[in-house]
Amino acid sequence: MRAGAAGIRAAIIDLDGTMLDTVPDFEAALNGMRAELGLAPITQDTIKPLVGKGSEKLVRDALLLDWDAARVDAAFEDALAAYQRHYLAINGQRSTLYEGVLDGLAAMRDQGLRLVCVTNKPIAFALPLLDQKGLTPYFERVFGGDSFAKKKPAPMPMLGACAALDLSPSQVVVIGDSSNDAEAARAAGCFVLTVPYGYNHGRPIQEINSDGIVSSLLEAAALITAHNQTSK
Ligand SMILES: O=C(O)COP(=O)(O)O
Ligand SMILES: [Mg+2]
Repeated sequence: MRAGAAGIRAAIIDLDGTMLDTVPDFEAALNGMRAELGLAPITQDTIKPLVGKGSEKLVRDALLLDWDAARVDAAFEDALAAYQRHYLAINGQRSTLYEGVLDGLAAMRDQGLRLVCVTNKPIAFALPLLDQKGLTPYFERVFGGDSFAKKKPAPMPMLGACAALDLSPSQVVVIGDSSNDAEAARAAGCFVLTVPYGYNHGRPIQEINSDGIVSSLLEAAALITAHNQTSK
């Protein structure tokens, strides 16, 4: 990261694929929905590259595997409602924290960074999930995919989070697993770090334009400390 005079004061952290491996929850909810529609189950390998652009797109893509667009459109409202019902029933039960998440969040907090979670997950799914995994106390604010008029990769959620913090985007680093996070961060003027273990629509993380790839949130915390020391 280039040294900037102001230093980094806050981190905006993504949820799915960055803090939690939620694909097993998506599998249960999507297959619950598909069973109601008479469709066969799909695997985690099929689901993984579909995650990242919010519930509506995920449900649509999970139906387009079998049906044409007109049939998906006709069934969409009921399918989305079924998916939401299944997801809320199992939310978090099969999801696991990635290594270094709790230590990384603690290290960021201990160096005085303010933390915000910005996810494309609906806020009604994100809040109980963060709670269940012990993550809520780290975050000053949480914004979901339905908290703003546009989702990532639009810059709006990042700009909204920076405004809520009363910080300039140049004082904020976004940490995420996908092009959605990186494009939103770049367009907003934030720094961006990526983790290589998430989903990124099945594409290599190296394809993303970022300020660095970190193996864990703990490594991200160390990099931010180093950045802020050189910008003093
Ligand atoms: O639910 C999604 O589509 C992805 O959510 P994320 O923004 O936390 O990766
Ligand atoms: Mg993600």
